[in-house]
Amino acid sequence: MNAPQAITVTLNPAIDQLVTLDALLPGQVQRALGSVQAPGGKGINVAAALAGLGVSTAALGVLGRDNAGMFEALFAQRGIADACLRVPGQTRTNIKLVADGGRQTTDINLPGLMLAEAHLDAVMSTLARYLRPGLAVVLSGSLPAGLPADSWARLQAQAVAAGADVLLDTSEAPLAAALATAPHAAMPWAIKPNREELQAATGLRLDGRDALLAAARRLLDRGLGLAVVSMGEEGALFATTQGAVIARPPQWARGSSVGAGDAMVAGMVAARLRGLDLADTARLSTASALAWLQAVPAREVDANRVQALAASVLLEPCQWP
Ligand SMILES: O=P(O)(O)OC[C@H]1O[C@](O)(CO)[C@@H](O)[C@@H]1O
Repeated sequence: MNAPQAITVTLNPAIDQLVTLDALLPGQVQRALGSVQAPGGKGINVAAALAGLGVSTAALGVLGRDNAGMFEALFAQRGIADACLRVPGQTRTNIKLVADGGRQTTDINLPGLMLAEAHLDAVMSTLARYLRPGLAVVLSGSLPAGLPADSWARLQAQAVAAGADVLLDTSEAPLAAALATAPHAAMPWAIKPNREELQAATGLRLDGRDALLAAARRLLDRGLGLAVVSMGEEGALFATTQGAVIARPPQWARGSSVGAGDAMVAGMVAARLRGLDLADTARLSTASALAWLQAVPAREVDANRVQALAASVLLEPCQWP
């Protein structure tokens, strides 16, 4: 493969076990209607969606050697360059309980492999081989046990210093560390938290739309290029220093929602690589998430389908408070 346009980094990948139930009844013995497994973890899903959008992509991360086959099959099938390290043991299996005809998904995400700083160093060395100005670098997901909370912040600093465009999609302390400590020049290009994640990372109460816009504006003033805040069925806020819009799909698809946010991240990256403006970025990203949902359980997006859906995405302009 020639130099990829994007690289995704997944420090805590997962095999997703989707268990379908009629209804979720906590505390009761239940029989599942069915169960399927798929390779996942945030950056892995982003790589799968980017491949569908026609973006050449490498997947970097840390896989347990004992069950790496499912990931290797995905990479081979989708033409994703495999840059993942292999370590002894098994990649975690996350349980997704899909109930009520797909209207409700309960995620039980396990801690993952126990890693050490040496693993982070190895990831940084591999990333260094790919880094170049304009490369899209997606840093995505939780941190496995054993890695410090500033792991994403360190990778972000490394990639930004090389002139890459960093999209950071994480939560809690790792998000706070990457945003709070980054000087203007080391801020990521983009983030995609949900309202609660942004609230936790900034320490601000983000009850209404104005509060959300003000929080996004503060980050943009500190050097962030694009703030996307997902708001579930209300859509997503897309904000740059040029303006802000709320994007909503014309209708939602039924079925498991697992990975739809990752497909939205892939849309943000594809839009960046195509040089799209705010409105078209919001359309493409929302359409990518919707295409992923419509393709469940295939875990893919089809570029033609995304293009068709993008035209039907509803945009509502927002005024800065
Ligand atoms: O890294 P986290 O936050 O535990 O999330 C991992 C989960 O998120 C997903 O990537 C969906 O966004 C799943 O494939 C995976 O199980």
